[in-house]
Amino acid sequence: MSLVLDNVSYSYPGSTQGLHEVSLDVRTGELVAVIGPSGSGKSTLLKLVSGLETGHAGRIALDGEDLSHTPVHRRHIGMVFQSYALFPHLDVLDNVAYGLKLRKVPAEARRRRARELLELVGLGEFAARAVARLSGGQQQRVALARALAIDPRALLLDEPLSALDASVRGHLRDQIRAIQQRFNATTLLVTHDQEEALTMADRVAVLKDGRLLQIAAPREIYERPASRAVAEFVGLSTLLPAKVAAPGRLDLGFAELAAPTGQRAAGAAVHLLVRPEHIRPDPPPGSPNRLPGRAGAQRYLGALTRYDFEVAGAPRPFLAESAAPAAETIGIPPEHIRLLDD
Ligand SMILES: Nc1ncnc2c1ncn2[C@@H]1O[C@H](COP(=O)(O)OP(=O)(O)OP(=O)(O)O)[C@@H](O)[C@H]1O
Repeated sequence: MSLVLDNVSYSYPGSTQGLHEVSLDVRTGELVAVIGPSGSGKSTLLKLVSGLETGHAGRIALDGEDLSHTPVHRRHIGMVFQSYALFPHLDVLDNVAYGLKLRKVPAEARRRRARELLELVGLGEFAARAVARLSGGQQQRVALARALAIDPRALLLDEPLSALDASVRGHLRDQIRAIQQRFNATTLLVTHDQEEALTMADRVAVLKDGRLLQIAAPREIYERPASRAVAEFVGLSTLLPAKVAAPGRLDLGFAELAAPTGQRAAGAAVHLLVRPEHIRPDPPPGSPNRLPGRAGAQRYLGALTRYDFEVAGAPRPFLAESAAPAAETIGIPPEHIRLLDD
């Protein structure tokens, strides 16, 4: 089942906020994570696909079928929300079987199916338990089992892990991904957690102000962001304004660096992007792009120390990460410099 959004726009009544001309596709069995700042339109996107919000322009289609006039319950889409939204008066098994009951599946068949799914999410022995007596992580696994029980045409996950402790989150992230792949479920995941998006998704879609800025594989988004907005939103970096001085040379005002300038003409205005893990502390003499300065604020992270490295004249410090902070110089390998056109 593929999910296609073609030029989808939506404004909330009496407002200009919403979504603007968003086109994206989720291929069969693919997990696309949707990230973006608060208010960028992530939830709006899911609400339109689920049918909880209606009246969009453009086309939303599941396997070629336009969903515009299909009510929520006929879309046959599985949903998992941040708040578990389980039925407190039903036990675990009946929660999972709920959607099947609505679809008039006979009692024995729906219990069998619900048991199968509970086994799959590792909660087989909890079938008769009241949902209130489960942990947050267990409740979220029940919610996932319930969403999958109906054999959904697509799966929508709205911040499914954000109410959970960090210790549970990492494990459940792997579990949800494994189950999603096993079901070959076509999935949209909304999250504000970049790490969750980068680790779980086949592709990541970045939204801002209701517009889609980029959709690409996690590595592509991180290593080759299409714009400054994407670079600023995904991962940590140093971004500095610069001008192309000559082919292969970049003028930062306070220093000149060797950089892959490509076809850009001398004088072209760009931003330099470098990720903290690529900055070398105290590189050997003769290595390219050495900058003298001093380490400022430091944050000890266990295996690494993240620190600001201050270079005279630079509008802001370089953010670097290494086993120990640089004492006197940093090196910026030209192959790790990315240029973003202004
Ligand atoms: N019911 C509503 N009526 C009017 N405007 C709304 C409504 N719901 C959301 N908006 C506006 O639409 C825009 C997109 O909101 P949306 O909830 O989709 O953002 P989001 O990316 O999910 O944000 P968050 O990460 O904070 O949940 C925001 O500017 C928001 O203020």
